[in-house]
Amino acid sequence: MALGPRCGAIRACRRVLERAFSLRKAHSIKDMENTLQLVRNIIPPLSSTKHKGQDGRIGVVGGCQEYTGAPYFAAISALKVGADLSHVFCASAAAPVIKAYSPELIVHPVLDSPNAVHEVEKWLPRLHALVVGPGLGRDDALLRNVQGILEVSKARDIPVVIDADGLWLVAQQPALIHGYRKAVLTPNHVEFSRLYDAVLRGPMDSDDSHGSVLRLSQALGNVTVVQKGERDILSNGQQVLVCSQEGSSRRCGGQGDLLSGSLGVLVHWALLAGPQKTNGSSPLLVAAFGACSLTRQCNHQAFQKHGRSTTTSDMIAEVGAAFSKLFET
Ligand SMILES: NC(=O)C1=CN([C@@H]2O[C@H](COP(=O)(O)OP(=O)(O)OC[C@H]3O[C@@H](n4cnc5c(N)ncnc54)[C@H](O)[C@@H]3O)[C@@H](O)[C@H]2O)[C@@H](O)CC1
Ligand SMILES: Nc1ncnc2c1ncn2[C@@H]1O[C@H](COP(=O)(O)OP(=O)(O)OP(=O)(O)O)[C@@H](O)[C@H]1O
Ligand SMILES: [Mg+2]
Repeated sequence: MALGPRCGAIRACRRVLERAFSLRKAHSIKDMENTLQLVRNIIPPLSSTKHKGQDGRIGVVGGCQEYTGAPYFAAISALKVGADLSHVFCASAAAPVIKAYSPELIVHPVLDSPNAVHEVEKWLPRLHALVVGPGLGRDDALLRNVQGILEVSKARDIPVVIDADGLWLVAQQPALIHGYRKAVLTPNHVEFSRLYDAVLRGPMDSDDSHGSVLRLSQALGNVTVVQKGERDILSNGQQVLVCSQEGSSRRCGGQGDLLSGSLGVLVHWALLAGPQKTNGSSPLLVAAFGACSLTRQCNHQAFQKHGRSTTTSDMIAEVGAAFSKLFET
């Protein structure tokens, strides 16, 4: 008898919570849809009057003896998203392997040469964006060259996406990208903690991921940070966006490389389009949201076909269809 009113109160309480939850979910779906619309605004139209190269010439800096898959995934993803030309600047041992994966990529075996910085710099006037880090490894000599490449890229105002071992370098030397407004960092969970520790000199608050991403971006002088995970959290130190596009539970290696390669192209498109097309939002944040949504949608589609055997190559095969579904509706 005594349980009756209490059960009623519990049920009422549950209804309030469920309503609050579904309102929050509806709100976040609406936010996601609004941001996807901004991504659609930055995509350049296909046109018969354009020449080769106009829709993007992207460079990937990475690839060493151990890792050849990561730079390949990043560079081929840039092409599949819509760049016209995709270059890889890698260590000499990685070059024949990457060339053999794909005739579409232009591969420069220069990263371990004594003139590496100059060899890359001479291509910079012809590139719209660099993706630095996939499969780079942590060899000191290579990292010193990449430091030089970042410095000359900044001097030329080239947008840079920094991922994987490029983030290792930034954690050692945050000053390298501090305050560079054309940089986007794409750390996974472990890379984010490492960067946070190095820059804010203390562990992050794992109960406040929004605050942690916002603080890291601010501490790095408002560079854009994309924390990848179950939900991707993006910030430029002023705004925080969340991407929870449905993916799958399959976590094969290489998905982050697809993201950073796609982002290289989208960053170029977003900066070309400018803030009027992004409704005042930061073009880099909009580009990052686009790359996160696309990667997760590729994962979702590939998983529906291949289930547990899904690999990053299966996801790359979905880029065209995923792009159309999200951005060409
Ligand atoms: N096929 C390839 O050539 C690939 C090469 N890769 C390269 O491998 C190098 C090292 O990259 P890693 O990502 O392994 O970086 P780290 O060497 O910093 O290792 C991170 C470790 O943390 C673990 N981890 C990842 N997410 C986690 C989470 N949410 N919670 C707890 N642990 C987590 C991973 O299993 C990994 O062992 C980079 O150069 C990267 O580009 C990767 O991109 C994967 C594919
Ligand atoms: N738990 C998760 N649920 C759904 N999607 C996830 C989850 N974790 C990561 N992702 C998505 O997978 C993609 C790659 O993120 P991940 O954390 O695997 O990067 P990474 O470790 O750098 O990958 P890589 O193996 O290429 O180095 C991102 O688009 C991210 O949104
Ligand atoms: Mg990675």
